[in-house]
Amino acid sequence: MENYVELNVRSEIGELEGVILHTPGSEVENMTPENAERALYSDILNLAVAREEYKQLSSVLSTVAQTYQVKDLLTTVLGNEKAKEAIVDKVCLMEPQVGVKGNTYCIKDYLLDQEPAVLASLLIEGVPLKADNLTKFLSKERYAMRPLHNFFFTRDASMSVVDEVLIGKMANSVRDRESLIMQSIFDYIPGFKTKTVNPIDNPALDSACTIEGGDVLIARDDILIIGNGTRTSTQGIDFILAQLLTQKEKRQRHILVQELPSHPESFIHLDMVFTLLDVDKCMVYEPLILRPNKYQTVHITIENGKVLNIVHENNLLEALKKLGMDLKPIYCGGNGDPWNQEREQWHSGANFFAIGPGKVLGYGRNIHTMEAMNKNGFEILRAKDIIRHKIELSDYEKYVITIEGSELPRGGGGARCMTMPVRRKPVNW
Ligand SMILES: NC(=[NH2+])NCCC[C@H](N)C(=O)O
Repeated sequence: MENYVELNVRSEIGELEGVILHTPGSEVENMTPENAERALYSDILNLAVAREEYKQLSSVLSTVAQTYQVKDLLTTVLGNEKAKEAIVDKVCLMEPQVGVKGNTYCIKDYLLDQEPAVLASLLIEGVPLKADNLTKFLSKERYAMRPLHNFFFTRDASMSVVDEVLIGKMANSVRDRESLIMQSIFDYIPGFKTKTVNPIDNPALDSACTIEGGDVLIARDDILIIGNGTRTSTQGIDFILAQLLTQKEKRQRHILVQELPSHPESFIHLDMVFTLLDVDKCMVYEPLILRPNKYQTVHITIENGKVLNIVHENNLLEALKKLGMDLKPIYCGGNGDPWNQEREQWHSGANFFAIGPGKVLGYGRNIHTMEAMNKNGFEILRAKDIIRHKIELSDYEKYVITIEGSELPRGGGGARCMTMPVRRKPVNW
């Protein structure tokens, strides 16, 4: 990494300066329909197509900001012998089979023997099982150390909150190694000027504490909006609350909590039903965010290191308005047919990633959502046309850059899920 990057993310929409990505590799294909669910996918993926689609996202992002690839960063980290040993030791603690001395070989020794770049790939793509005893020979498992199928969703295992990085406490152990890798990147690469906060370092941690980045939105530097559902527990949100309290800031700060349904799996994170698009606009899955329903919205106010009060709110938009953020909602799937809303929410239609105020990326396949965006003043621009220089972004003020997504959404997420911003410019509110 040539330059220093001082971590700074104080909004969802400030002009993007730096973002961490992971281009999907063999890990997204190495599963069967039978174990796709365990891998947290809704279907199996075709890697070649997924990579083409992904390239649209990464190419556009690299024209507007500095992009970093997890594998490159991890390779740099592993070049440090101490870091390499510490990481492999931690993997053994998390996944004990890695440290077991088998009859012919031990994965840990094998890992430690590898060059940094090879080891980085193995840590992401997994280590195949070698049948050196009867149990392994008869086992249906193909991997001794499983691939990280979900790592291209770099949003979830770590999150930039102002100038610190909160490490995800994943709800499913299949994603734990992602958190370990992300923490090592921020801890060992001196170019990243930041501090990591990992819930597991707290000895008194409630075992029910889980936090994933898809649930944590920074509306303004004094307002966090956090989803509470299958991935982020109330205990996880209380951990974030406790962190904010220790900062003892004099000004008021707010956490708005939105409860989420547990089914279907497209509701896993808040960013699948609510994302910020501009200083005055947001994307909503209207049935959950605006219509009266049993999913609660709670507002926690903090001041001077204390919880001032905790109250129910009617919905997120009303709560934000009281805090001076008056956002016009644009509906995922459009304003008409609930089936269109459900279909497009399922394919990550609400999951937008902002590269600046009023400048966002999303899947072009969600045509009713795109129509709604267009009616609200967003020009619809195809990523392909930008990459081929058929159009210039600087000619437009408000836009959605559409990426093709037939394979990527089967992994269960969209543009916001696939991006982990590390630096954004301040917003002119
Ligand atoms: N920020 C997001 N919505 N991420 C989506 C992650 C999807 C991934 N298959 C999982 O279940 O973990």
